[in-house]
Amino acid sequence: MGIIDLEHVSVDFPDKKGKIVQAVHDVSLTVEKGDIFGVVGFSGAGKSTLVRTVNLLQKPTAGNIKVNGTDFVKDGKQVISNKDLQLARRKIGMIFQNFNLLNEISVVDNVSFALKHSGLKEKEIKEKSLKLLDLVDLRDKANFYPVQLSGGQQQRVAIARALANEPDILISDEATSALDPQNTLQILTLLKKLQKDLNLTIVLITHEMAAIKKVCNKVALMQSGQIVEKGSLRDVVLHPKNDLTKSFVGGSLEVINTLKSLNIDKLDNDNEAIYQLVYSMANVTKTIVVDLYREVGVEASMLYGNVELLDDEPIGTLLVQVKGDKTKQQETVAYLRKEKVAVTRLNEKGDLYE
Ligand SMILES: Nc1ncnc2c1ncn2[C@@H]1O[C@H](COP(=O)(O)OP(=O)(O)OP(=O)(O)O)[C@@H](O)[C@H]1O
Repeated sequence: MGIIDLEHVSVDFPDKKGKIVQAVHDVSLTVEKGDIFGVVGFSGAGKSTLVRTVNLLQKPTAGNIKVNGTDFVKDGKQVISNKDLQLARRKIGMIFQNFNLLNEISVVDNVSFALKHSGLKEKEIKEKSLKLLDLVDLRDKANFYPVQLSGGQQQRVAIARALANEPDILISDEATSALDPQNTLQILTLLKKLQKDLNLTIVLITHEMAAIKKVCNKVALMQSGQIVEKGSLRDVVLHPKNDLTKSFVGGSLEVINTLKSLNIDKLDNDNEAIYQLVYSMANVTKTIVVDLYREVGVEASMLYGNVELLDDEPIGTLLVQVKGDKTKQQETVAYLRKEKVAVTRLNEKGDLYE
């Protein structure tokens, strides 16, 4: 049993013409205590709708929802009382893309706001709020107003507020999408640290695989209301099964951008091919290009290379252009797969080769 168990959850919305939109369709998902669980997918995939069912901000049409051992929904019906739900929700913090801070009150008062119903005295609330600001390294900005802070700092205030009631679960809905790369990295690093220090479970929704790779240990990929692939980050990156996942992993965006900027002429597909290779540095020899020449007899030119840490494991991504006829291409792919390299053939624009 996980800290969050979703079984066969669906959410239907009527559209303007009275037709049904299946925003979430038959999703089953278990999040274990201590996970930083990433939910990734393009806009409209159903990520927000799915995650909002965890605290019943969104009521499901069907399925079972259990959080922290308490049944919230069974067979599509709410089975927790509204009063108990209100208490349970305090143990599920949320942060959003647009921070949702109150601009007319100070930073510390924004945090205190979340403690209104905590039963603490005013002085205790103030003390606790300042401690929470310490946690996100913003105590010196306690008396500032939100507009006086950068986007990253405002998100840190929102995190302090989300943690005020000592939640077990923190849901982050595109919390870094409005931030620049430096602030994004700072927020992701902070989330990872808070997970460890406070033994939190985090569910992180994003359309950016790069964010997932930075902090998550597990990931689910959503498309059209369904989960098309899920597993440990390592497995999903090194052994992607679904076509959409294949294009999401690896250096993905950087790989595609590299190919676009190289402006490669249309490939002669019978005699050359481009491959994205993703592999664990621990398992794979660092001389792949030389090995391909020696073992398969093909020339591979390197178009892009990168190494990144996934859950503390170094993972390499290479983009190579290989010359050789159909048979040689098959031998190339077979050789690389034997060597535990995840191979994805791309076209000259960086899309999956059909
Ligand atoms: N309240 C609603 N009423 C009708 N349709 C909705 C409602 N909320 C969401 N939808 C539809 O459900 C689908 C999934 O939306 P959702 O916001 O969950 O996707 P998402 O993956 O989170 O995308 P984004 O990152 O753009 O928010 C979309 O087609 C959306 O238009």
